[in-house]
Order: sequence, then structure tokens, then C-alpha cells
Amino acid sequence: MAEQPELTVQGWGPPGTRVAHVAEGGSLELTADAALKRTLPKPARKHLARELGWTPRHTPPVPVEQIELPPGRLPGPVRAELVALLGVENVRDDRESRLRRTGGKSYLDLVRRRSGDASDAPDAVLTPADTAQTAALLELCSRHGVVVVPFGGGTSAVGGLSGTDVDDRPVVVVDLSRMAGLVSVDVPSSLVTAGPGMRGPALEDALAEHDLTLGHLPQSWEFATLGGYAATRSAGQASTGVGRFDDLVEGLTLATPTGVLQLGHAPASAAGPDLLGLAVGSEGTLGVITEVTLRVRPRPRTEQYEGWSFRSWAAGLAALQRLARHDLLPDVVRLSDPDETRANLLLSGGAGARALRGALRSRGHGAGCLLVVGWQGLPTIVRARQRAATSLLREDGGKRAGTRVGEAWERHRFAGPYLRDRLLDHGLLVETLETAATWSALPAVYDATRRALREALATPGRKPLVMTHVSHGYATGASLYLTVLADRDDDLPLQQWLTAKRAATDALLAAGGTLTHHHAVGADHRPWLDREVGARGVDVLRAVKATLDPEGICNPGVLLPS
Ligand SMILES: Cc1cc2nc3c(=O)[nH]c(=O)nc-3n(C[C@H](O)[C@H](O)[C@H](O)COP(=O)(O)OP(=O)(O)OC[C@H]3O[C@@H](n4cnc5c(N)ncnc54)[C@H](O)[C@@H]3O)c2cc1C
Repeated sequence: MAEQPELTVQGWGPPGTRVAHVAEGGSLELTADAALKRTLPKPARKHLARELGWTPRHTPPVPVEQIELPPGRLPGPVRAELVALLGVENVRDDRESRLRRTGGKSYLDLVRRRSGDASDAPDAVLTPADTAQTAALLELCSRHGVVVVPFGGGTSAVGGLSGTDVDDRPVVVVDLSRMAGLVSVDVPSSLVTAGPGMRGPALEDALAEHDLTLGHLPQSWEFATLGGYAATRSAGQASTGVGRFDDLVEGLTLATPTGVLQLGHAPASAAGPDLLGLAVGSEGTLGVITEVTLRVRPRPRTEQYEGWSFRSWAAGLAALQRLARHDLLPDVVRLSDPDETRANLLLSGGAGARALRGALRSRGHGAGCLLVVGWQGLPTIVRARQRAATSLLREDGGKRAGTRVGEAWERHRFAGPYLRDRLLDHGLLVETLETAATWSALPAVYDATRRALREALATPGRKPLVMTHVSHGYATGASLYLTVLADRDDDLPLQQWLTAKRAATDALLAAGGTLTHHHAVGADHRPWLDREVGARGVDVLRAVKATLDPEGICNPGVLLPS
């Protein structure tokens, strides 16, 4: 199996290629040129400086060599037992191994790492080979009171990989990169079984040999793993059509400190409550997912992407709602609000974007919204769905903006996190948050969340830019994905975002949104879990944890409120 590239410690992408920009032709280029003007076209820089009250300034991260790690605390006898179980090369407590498995990739994680803080580093990194070794190490760690944090791709956006424990117990990371192989492909049943450390690109390469695809494409696709997707209930860019990751899991193996659970055996079952559903989304708090079986489909013979414009956000939402009611939502659905539409057109620069801005103005959609839609599958089916959706979108005031808009989105779909690093280098706060609500609650959730973020991040002479899009559609509602840009408070960057995030979370819950649509709970959302599932709901989760993990060693810093 080919080596999977590591993520850089202080940002996105493999080490050494953390500078990115979008070239005029639309492709993402990784370059050694750190200048902001290579990343952001001039109109975009001017737009952001004007909107935010932002003065671009060079704020590079401290050199990686200067990042400080606390001394490792794994007791010698425990280390010796782990070495006897896993082999010396699979129990690492050197600086490099620990640093590379420190935290995830939320804004808070990046600010800490960029400032040289790795106080949440684990004490050691373990790399088991299989389910049996994982179960044995969980039993061993439980016996010795050592906290275990499962680690997939390390892309958590919600503090899911916290390496500290309130009881100050030693913490080990279980890195699943040695369990990244294909186990089996059952072509007649359209099922694939794989190790949890396998990433999307490797899985898609393996499935291509059978003319199959999983089709799960989150923005973190290059680095995130199958186990991580299952543990967080991830959603990909085509999840409106393909289904969320939780819809795609047919079965899994969960190693826990008290034994191994094998869940999901048939395409459907009425054998009591769904324990598989309990393991999916458990975020490492019940044990380690050591194998996943997933539903796959034939590779699409055609993929069509196109853009549409609407006079207003309300008109765009109404059009999507009607598509949903008639079961005509495309596989990819992405409706940007006016702020995001304007920023995207300025950010992409170039003659094409200028022409599109002119076209939108001429049809009275200058302050409106762009919608990107995509269909995948057999050409005859795609054509029929596209035709039916087109007629409804037209009836609802939509105007076609052409295939170039859709294709440009497809080309740039993984660019965002690379660009974020560049903006962080120049004094900006850049973070995202997400929720979902019913169609009837969606406008109120949108208004309340944006208002809370704007109020929390405004200071004299400065205001944030809050850009929103509908990222996934359902029969009964949709998800909202918000991107926040603001002039960073260089003295108190963590507090600046924590205050805003707290206000936004309170607001979206009060307006009827869910705590999280696809990023999961992690450490960042755990204080609000009882508002989502109720106090008795939290009690149920605690009771399950007490059965599987009586010593509370499995990722205790996430999901369940402290
Ligand atoms: C730039 C960026 C873009 C993103 N885009 C998306 C997106 O489009 N859609 C989306 O859904 N998410 C997105 N995310 C969030 C993140 O990629 C997902 O949560 C993903 O599912 C995490 O996978 P991972 O392998 O990196 O898991 P990790 O980050 O390593 O772990 C995430 C959580 O799962 C637990 N875990 C990991 N593996 C296992 C296992 N085998 N068994 C038990 N627990 C485990 C960890 O302990 C942790 O709590 C994005 C994040 C970033 C930084």
C-alpha cells in the first residue's frame, strides 16, 4: 500500500506545500511564493480590507522547531507492556510523532500550533495492526488508567482530538494508519469493507478497479479517514444525492475496553434498537472503530455541474424547498447567500468572474445569490432529473448561469483550507460553523446565527464578513454552512473566536437549528449536548459508556458534557 501523505503541523496540505493560490485558469497551485497578492486577486484584497476594516499584515507562524511540548508522562512499566504487545516501533514517544498527532485542524487548533503551543500533545502514539491488538491495548490502558484518543486523519474541526484529561491521566493516541487496507469488495452486494485508517483517495482508487465508487467527498477528503467519517457522521459535497456517511455505513467493528462489538449484518433488520447507529457518531468515546463496511455504487457515467442565479436568498431557498418537495433535489446543492456570492466572484478574479458579475447585474440579480447544482449517474437518468429540476427552477425565478460556474466550483472544491493558511498568515480570523434546520425554521436560524456572529465580532472600525451557503438538502430541511472572516485580535485570538462561537451556538439552538450537522460535537460543542438530546439523553449515552468503558479512558474530553 502506498504511503499516505502526512498533514503539516500548523496548517493544511503535506509539509512543505502550505502555500496555495488559485490560478487564473481555475486550478489550485501549490507554490513557494508566500506573497498575499499571489493568493488573493487585488479586487478581493480591497473588498476584504474595506468590508472588515482589516489591515493586511505579516503574521507568520512560529517555526515548527520552536513549538513546545510538555514532557511525556507514560509510566515506564506501562510503556514496557505496550511495547511487548505492539512492538517497539509501534509505541512512539519522540517529539515528532507526538507533535504530528497533536489536535486537529479547527481555527483554535491552528492558532495554538501557529503560536508555538502544543500543551495538548499526547504522551505517546500507538499504531496497532488489527482489531485484536486494538482491543488488547484498550484493555491494558483501562487497567492502568491511561486515556486513549483514536486518531484518523487528524482533520477534526471541533476539537475532537483533545490530548488532555481533566484527571491529568497520561494520554496515548491510537493512530490508525497501519489499518488502512482494503479487506474485501462484495460486488454483487455493492459493499466494501476496509480498515478505518484508509483515506478517500485510496478507497476510490481501489473501487475504480471494480467500476464502483463511494462518492463521499468532504472538503477534507484528501486527508480524512473512513474511521473518522464514521466516528463523526460526516457529510460530503454530494451527500444530498449519495447520502451522508452515516447512511453509507452497513456495518462496523468497534473495539472497546471491555470487548469487541460487531454490528450490522444485513441490508435491513428489525432486531431491536439500532446499536450500529450508536457506534456511528460516537467520536471515540466508546472505543475504536477497527473496520467499516460501506455501501458503494457504480461509478457515474456522467457528472453535470451548472450554476443558477436568484434575485434573493429567500427566492433561492423557496426554489430549493420546492425541488425537495418534488423529490428533485440534485446530488450537489450549494446555494450561496448574497455575501458569499459577492465574495466568491471577487475572490475567483479573472475575466470569467467579471463577465458573470455583469450578467447578474443585467438580469437584476446583482445583489442576489448563486446556486451550484450537480447531477451524477446514468446519462438518461441525469438528463431526466435535470430537465425536471430546470423547469421548476425557472418557474421559481431562477436564471441559468451556465456550466462554467458549476465546473469552476468543482475545480476549486478542495482549495478552501489551503487558502485559509494564507489568510491566517496575514492577520485574519478564518473559521467555519454549520447547522441544519427544517425549511420553516431555516430563515430564522440564518438570521439569528449571522446576527450573533456579527455582534460578537464587531469592534470600533471593524466588522466581520459572514458568508453562508446551503450545503446539503433534505426533504424536510437543509444545512447551513457559515464562513467567518474578521480582523484577528492578535492579543487574544482564542477568546475572540470562543466568544463569537458561544454566541452563535446559543443563537442557532434557540432559533431551532441543530448543534452540528456534520462537524460533530468534539470538545467545542459538548457544553450544549444536553440542549440537543436532553438531560436523559445524555444519561443514556453515559450509561452505554459506563458499560463499554467503565474507567472512562476513551476520548473523555469530547462529546459528553463534563
Ligand atoms: C478544512 C476542513 C474541511 C472539512 N470539511 C468537512 C466536510 O466537508 N464534511 C465533513 O463532514 N467534515 C468536514 N471536516 C471535518 C472533518 O474532516 C471530519 O470530521 C472527518 O470526518 C474527520 O475524519 P478524520 O479521519 O480526520 O478524523 P480525526 O480528525 O482523526 O478524528 C475525528 C474524531 O473521530 C474520532 N475517531 C477518528 N477515527 C476513529 C476511529 N477509527 N474509531 C473511533 N473514533 C475515531 C477521533 O477521536 C475524533 O474524536 C472538515 C475539516 C477541515 C479541517
